[in-house]
Amino acid sequence: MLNKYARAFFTRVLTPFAAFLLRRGVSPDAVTLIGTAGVVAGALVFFPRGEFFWGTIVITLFVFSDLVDGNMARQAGVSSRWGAFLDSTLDRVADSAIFGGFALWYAGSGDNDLLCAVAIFCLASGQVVSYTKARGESIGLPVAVNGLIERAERLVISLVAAGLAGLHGFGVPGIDVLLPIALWIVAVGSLITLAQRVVTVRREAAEADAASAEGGAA
Ligand SMILES: CCCCCCCC/C=C\CCCCCCCC(=O)OC[C@H](COP(=O)(O)O[C@@H]1[C@H](O)[C@H](OP(=O)(O)O)[C@@H](O)[C@H](O)[C@H]1O)OC(=O)CCCCCCC/C=C\CCCCCCCC
Ligand SMILES: Nc1ccn([C@@H]2O[C@H](COP(=O)(O)O)[C@@H](O)[C@H]2O)c(=O)n1
Ligand SMILES: [Mg+2]
Ligand SMILES: [Mg+2]
Repeated sequence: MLNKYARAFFTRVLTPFAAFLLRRGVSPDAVTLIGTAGVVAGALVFFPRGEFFWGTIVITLFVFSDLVDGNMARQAGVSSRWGAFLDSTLDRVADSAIFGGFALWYAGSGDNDLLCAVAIFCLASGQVVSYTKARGESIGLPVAVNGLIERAERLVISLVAAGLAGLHGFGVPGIDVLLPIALWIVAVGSLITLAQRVVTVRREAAEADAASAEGGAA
């Protein structure tokens, strides 16, 4: 949903910044790499210590690089298969660090085995959701479904909740409950999304195989 409705808005807002970086000689690949490094550092330095406010601030500063890199590549006319591969691969790295950071907190000082397991489930299910699309497309299927929650939703739900939960450390009472709620929402939403994508790939694969069989028989 965000990918459909919010992307156009952010493209308009970020285009001048992307143009500025291009004029300064920065490449899209550099933005992809630095953005991922910033997200990973923000997640793994702050989240395992329960510093959710500052972790979210750092991650938010870098996560929008994922919208800037493609914007730069398109403006410069240098969109490439390598760039697409790098972008998607490093998205998986960034997501692992974010949900891994939550899991490390709950495994350590956060001391909650169930929420640690939920965070690990969010990490794994998000990766599998992305894989279904990548694998389906690699075997020639359209995979014409995005599903209930895509990556942008997974990130917005968990980061907004983490940022607000971090205000607990500044004395706002009760607000830390938002992070567990968000993790449960992302976990259940990812499971539903996974089911939607698997069902679609199964249908598309059956249709494609039937069409090939018909073509072979003729
Ligand atoms: C006092 C309060 C303190 C609280 C501080 C909170 C600060 C703000 C908190 C959070 C902001 C989070 C912003 C997160 C933005 C994420 C943007 C992003 O990375 O989008 C990624 C995506 C890029 O597309 P790609 O083509 O590169 O990605 C592909 C896709 O993801 C596929 O995914 P999947 O298959 O897994 O579903 C992959 O398969 C594929 O490989 C991959 O390449 O961009 C978009 O999707 C475009 C939409 C972006 C929408 C951004 C919306 C941001 C909205 C609000 C942010 C501000 C909220 C502030 C709230 C403050 C609350 C107090
Ligand atoms: N280093 C990069 C990053 C991205 N691309 C191209 O942009 C597409 C992704 O666009 P986003 O708006 O989602 O970032 C990607 O598929 C590539 O075509 C690139 O070339 N180099
Ligand atoms: Mg990108
Ligand atoms: Mg990306």
